[in-house]
Amino acid sequence: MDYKVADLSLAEFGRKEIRLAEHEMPGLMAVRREYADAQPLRGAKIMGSLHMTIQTAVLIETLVALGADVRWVSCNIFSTQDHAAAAVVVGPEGTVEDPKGVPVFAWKGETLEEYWWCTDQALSWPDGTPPNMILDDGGDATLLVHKGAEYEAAGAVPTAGEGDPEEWGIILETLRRTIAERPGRWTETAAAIKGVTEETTTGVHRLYEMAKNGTLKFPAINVNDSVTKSKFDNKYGCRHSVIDGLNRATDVLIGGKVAVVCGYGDVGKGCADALRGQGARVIVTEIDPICALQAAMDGFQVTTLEDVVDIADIFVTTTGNFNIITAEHMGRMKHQAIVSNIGHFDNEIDMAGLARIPGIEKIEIKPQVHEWRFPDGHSIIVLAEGRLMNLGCATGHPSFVMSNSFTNQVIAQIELFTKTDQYPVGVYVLPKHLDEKVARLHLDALGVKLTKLTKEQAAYIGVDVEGPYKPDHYRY
Ligand SMILES: O=C(Nc1ccc2nc(N3CCOCC3)sc2c1)c1ccc(CN2C(=O)C=NC2=O)cc1
Repeated sequence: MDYKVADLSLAEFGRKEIRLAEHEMPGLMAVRREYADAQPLRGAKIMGSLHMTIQTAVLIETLVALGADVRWVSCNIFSTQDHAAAAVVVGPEGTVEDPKGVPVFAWKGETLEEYWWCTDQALSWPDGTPPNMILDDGGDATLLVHKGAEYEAAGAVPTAGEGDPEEWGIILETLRRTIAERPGRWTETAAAIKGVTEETTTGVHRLYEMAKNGTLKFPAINVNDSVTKSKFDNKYGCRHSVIDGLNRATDVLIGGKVAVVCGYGDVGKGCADALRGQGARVIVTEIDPICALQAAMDGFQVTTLEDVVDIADIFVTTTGNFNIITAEHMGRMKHQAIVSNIGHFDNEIDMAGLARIPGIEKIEIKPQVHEWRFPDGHSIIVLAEGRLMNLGCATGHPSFVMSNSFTNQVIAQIELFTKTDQYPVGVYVLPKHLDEKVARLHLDALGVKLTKLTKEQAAYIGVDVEGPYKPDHYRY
């Protein structure tokens, strides 16, 4: 079995954490039981490109339990948990000396060249055959296949890319090398793939763009927009992990402090709820009158950042936009105010503007926690250098949240692999009854007892007794 991970000896530690995570991922464990006999993924050759974490290990081993043959990479050069990667390679039945798990090509701190080498490795089986399914997060695996097939059809790989020059230079070099090694390989791969299931907004956006410009070569299920994925990630995941990140980074007492949450979408709602739960006085900023009204109805003061920047102790940006907290804002903050972002990637806080302030001093307290001292002597504490603080200062979302996301992924893989003829090339969301199924699979673990509709009540609201219970446009 081919693989490349940081250190196989970490497998025992990884296996212990996988065992604990399984208990907190009831949806995945339920689908293993439900489909154990049917083996719906027998014959599926799934290439996965998704953060190689302990929770993803449970996803991978669920796909295997349903009959799939799997190869895996991480979709971020920093996000691999090396003990998770090691445990997946060794597998539940294997040993470090005789691994019997799944080929993984991932380690924390990959270079970009290594990242794209890993993606290429996982997109080809040892016998040279391609995958017939992709499970993607961010769209890099889907991109490599599409661009490879495009350049083979054009008979040439262009010299210039379509995005960041450094990364595109590496992608183009990867394609030049692989096309030279095996001409026609990417055309064959694109033709072999029945479909892709996509985890996140970024990847989904790329898919809709390809569908719109007619370049999409196989059907895709947009997992991101399942209610039981995005609502969980955004509201319940951040409600948990914003506190996790703040506590691991600063140990600040949140109770009694003034916390500003910029944005009151699902992420902001989760963060405001969590911070209020810790006893903070939470102030919300918003641009959208509906979200602002919701915040006010939920009992939060809603005002502008400028009005409160000099009285708040904790700042959390959740907007998905950029330059929300500027260098000027930070210059006006209280001594040792804590500044963090849990919304967009890394530009909600103007870190470049902060670094340009004459006489500013950056002091590392510990990894991902920096004190920035202004010339007048006062300081602020910035978490994760303005990047997502729940990932930089904690471990992202907890297992139960990921169980919802990943159960959607497994069900979407089964849908596309077993009902391919029902999915002509295009981008789909899971039908609502399957979104509801994901929720159902998590209820027992929380001791939930559902009320059943009578036939008359179902008829009264025009639904089936077994659902789906809401129209597609319903906003939960
Ligand atoms: O992105 C993730 N993780 C991550 C971890 C560290 C890290 N360090 C970085 N740098 C930047 C440059 O300077 C050095 C440090 S970027 C970075 C990213 C990530 C996302 C979703 C899930 C999904 N997930 C699970 O699988 C389990 N819980 C989750 O939330 C995982 C990781």
